[in-house]
Amino acid sequence: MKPYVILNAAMTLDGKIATKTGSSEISGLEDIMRVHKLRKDVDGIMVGINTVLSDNPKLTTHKISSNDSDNPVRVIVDSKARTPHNSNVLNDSAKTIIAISKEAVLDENYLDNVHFLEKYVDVFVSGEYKVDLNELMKYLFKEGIKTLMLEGGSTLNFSMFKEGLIDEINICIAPMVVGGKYSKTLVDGEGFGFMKNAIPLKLKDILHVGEDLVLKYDVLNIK
Ligand SMILES: NC(=O)c1ccc[n+]([C@@H]2O[C@H](COP(=O)([O-])OP(=O)(O)OC[C@H]3O[C@@H](n4cnc5c(N)ncnc54)[C@H](O)[C@@H]3O)[C@@H](O)[C@H]2O)c1
Ligand SMILES: Nc1nc(=O)c(N)c(NC[C@H](O)[C@H](O)[C@H](O)COP(=O)(O)O)[nH]1
Repeated sequence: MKPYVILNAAMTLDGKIATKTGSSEISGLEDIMRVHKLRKDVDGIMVGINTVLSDNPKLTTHKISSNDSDNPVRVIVDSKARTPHNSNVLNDSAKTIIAISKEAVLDENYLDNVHFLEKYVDVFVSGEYKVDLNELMKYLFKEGIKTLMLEGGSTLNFSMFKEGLIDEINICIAPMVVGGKYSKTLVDGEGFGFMKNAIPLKLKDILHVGEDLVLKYDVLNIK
């Protein structure tokens, strides 16, 4: 059993979720409010370590009127236990789970930080060098996370699609074009070689949210 996973992201019309410098203010105010309401509705919220390093997000419902009990459990996919000591995701506004790989506990270069993180958060170990996302989903479900919002970034999004773990997509398209072959897109990673392997989707809703457009899709290849 696994959580129902909703990938939520904001992209420019040309499909970028950040520039090559890591700048990523894309959603309009109304979309940000929608995202924080969604954070309140789900049991968990998950990001990859590069998103933590680049944005230092709080991953709470702080943009809407709410209290700490409304915050979802934060989940960080961080194979080498690189979450910095001063990260906002380590504050006490919500529970945090950091998923690391076996390499992080076997290699003394990473072990100090594992011991540090264990003082503040739950650490879940799986996979040899990379977090095993299937194992992680089973663990999160057992921990009571029945609905999980995936908030990027591009690399984690691809792995989650590849494993067939995403059920639904909510994508905000902002009326802007940024370009750049080194700008992150909604889904990067290795990618598939052939269109016949593309992830099949079904459009289920189109919303005007302020100046942005929000498209909602069901993913048709889930496990
Ligand atoms: N616009 C948006 O909606 C939005 C949302 C989130 C992030 N972003 C942007 O995305 C960028 C970060 O994206 P990214 O692609 O560099 O990194 P990411 O956040 O997807 O993190 C990827 C990292 O997670 C770790 N990882 C561990 N196990 C993994 C596994 N099984 N599969 C995949 N990754 C695994 C690896 O270290 C990997 O490099 C930032 O610039 C951020 O601002 C934008
Ligand atoms: N929906 C959305 N629109 C954006 O324009 C944008 N840049 C993100 N990016 C998601 C990423 O996870 C960010 O790091 C958090 O949105 C920061 O979130 P906080 O408010 O600090 O919790 N998400």
